[in-house]
Amino acid sequence: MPNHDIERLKNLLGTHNDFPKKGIVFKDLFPIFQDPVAVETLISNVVHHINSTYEEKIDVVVGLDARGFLLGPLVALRLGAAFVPVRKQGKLPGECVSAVYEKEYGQDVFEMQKDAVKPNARVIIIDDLIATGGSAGAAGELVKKCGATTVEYVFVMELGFLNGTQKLDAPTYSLIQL
Ligand SMILES: O=P(O)(O)OC[C@H]1O[C@H](OP(=O)(O)OP(=O)(O)O)[C@H](O)[C@@H]1O
Ligand SMILES: Nc1ncnc2[nH]cnc12
Repeated sequence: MPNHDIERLKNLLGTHNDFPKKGIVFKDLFPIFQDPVAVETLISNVVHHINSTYEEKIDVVVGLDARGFLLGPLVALRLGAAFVPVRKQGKLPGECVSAVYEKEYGQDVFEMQKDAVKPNARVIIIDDLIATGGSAGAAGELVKKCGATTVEYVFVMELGFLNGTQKLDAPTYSLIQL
């Protein structure tokens, strides 16, 4: 992604100290969505990265609750892929696979509808940010439980000092290093 695009997106991010808990420096993606040109820059860079890295078709884009839902459908539409949500426990109807995980500020449970991702599907997992890697790692487990393959984990922001990508079992791509 060109440096001037990275800088423009970086400048739009919000920073909030001690949210949602004391000691956490919270990075807010939402201001980017107030600027349609910035959204276009963000999504087209992600799609260009995926199309220029992987020759074989991506079948499914999995987006993580909640901010992965802003990114996943836009990317999936442009790739001609399905979009499938991973949600916090108790929100999805029907038979689900589930995984417990630890994240930067607590423990949670993720679920995904079992039939939504078919065995052998090629999957991209997308989220706004990777911190400890707990959330993305749990999503990867859910994809595996469906018999599918995570081709890559994609993030807008990476908190590199937490080494979250080391927890993941596939390549990762982050637009902005923080
Ligand atoms: O790498 P990790 O340490 O797992 O942290 C990253 C996750 O934390 C945030 O979501 P959060 O759990 O706050 O949920 P929300 O989007 O519903 O607010 C963020 O959007 C990622 O999903
Ligand atoms: N520092 C942070 N900012 C935004 N989302 C997060 N999720 C986990 N850590 C976060």
